[in-house]
Amino acid sequence: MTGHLLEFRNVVKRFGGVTALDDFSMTLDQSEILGLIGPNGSGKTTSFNVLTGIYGPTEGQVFFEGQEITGADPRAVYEAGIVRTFQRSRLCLSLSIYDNIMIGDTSRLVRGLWSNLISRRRLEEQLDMTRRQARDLVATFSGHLADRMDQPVGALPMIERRRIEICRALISGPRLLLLDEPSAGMTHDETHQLMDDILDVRARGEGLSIIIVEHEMGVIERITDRCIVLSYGRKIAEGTYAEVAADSEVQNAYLGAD
Ligand SMILES: Nc1ncnc2c1ncn2[C@@H]1O[C@H](COP(=O)(O)OP(=O)(O)OP(=O)(O)O)[C@@H](O)[C@H]1O
Repeated sequence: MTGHLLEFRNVVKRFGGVTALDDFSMTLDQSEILGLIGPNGSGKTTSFNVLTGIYGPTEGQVFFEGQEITGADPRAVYEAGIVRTFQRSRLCLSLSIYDNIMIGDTSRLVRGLWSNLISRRRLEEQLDMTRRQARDLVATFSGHLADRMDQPVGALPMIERRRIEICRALISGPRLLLLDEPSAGMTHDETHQLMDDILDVRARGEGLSIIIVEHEMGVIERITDRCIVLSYGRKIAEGTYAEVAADSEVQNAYLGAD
């Protein structure tokens, strides 16, 4: 048993001869924003992939809300309340804002063909409700976007696309949001707006916890409560951003290299 929202216990992940995560242990509590930082190839994305069931760990255990989820498949992890965004945008550019967000809420909508045919009215009611929820969610980020729910996302600037990706992750009402390099490809001003958005998401999220992987240290410094630094799959430091930034091993492995 674990009293934390999330716990990695001695997790190892090997890909052939490469040890991407090396005896990695960490915890996360409700409402925390945790920064996961480290050089390229240090295991940050692998930790997300192990957590979300893309890969089973080679050794070790993962617990979420006191239940062991080691090796659970991605759908079970999503249904447990863990959602993510990706380093590269996974939006369908030709689809509308609304359709892209709906893809994030399949748990309520995907039922059997027969069930949908027989209770068509119920399906339509669910679609209406989800449409309202999607619009309300988008409106909390941008009223202007909420008025364009039927427009394709391909024409939107990067900051708006990132907002839609975050809305797609949030539409299912998760407990834990994993953000993988959300500032990638954005301008300085857009990055600042995004940080405000993420802090707003936590403020509104009724206990929502966030883990953010990010190379932009201004983002990490501003929005995280705590940071973990990885190097070659090993945790080399943990603490507030100020604490880890002052750590000589972190400076040698990562920050000093910039
Ligand atoms: N599917 C895979 N097959 C083989 N090796 C992999 C696989 N996924 C990750 N790795 C290796 O595991 C190590 C950790 O990679 P990972 O992507 O987790 O690092 P990262 O810290 O997220 O890097 P970046 O900051 O560049 O995104 C790297 O050496 C990488 O090449």
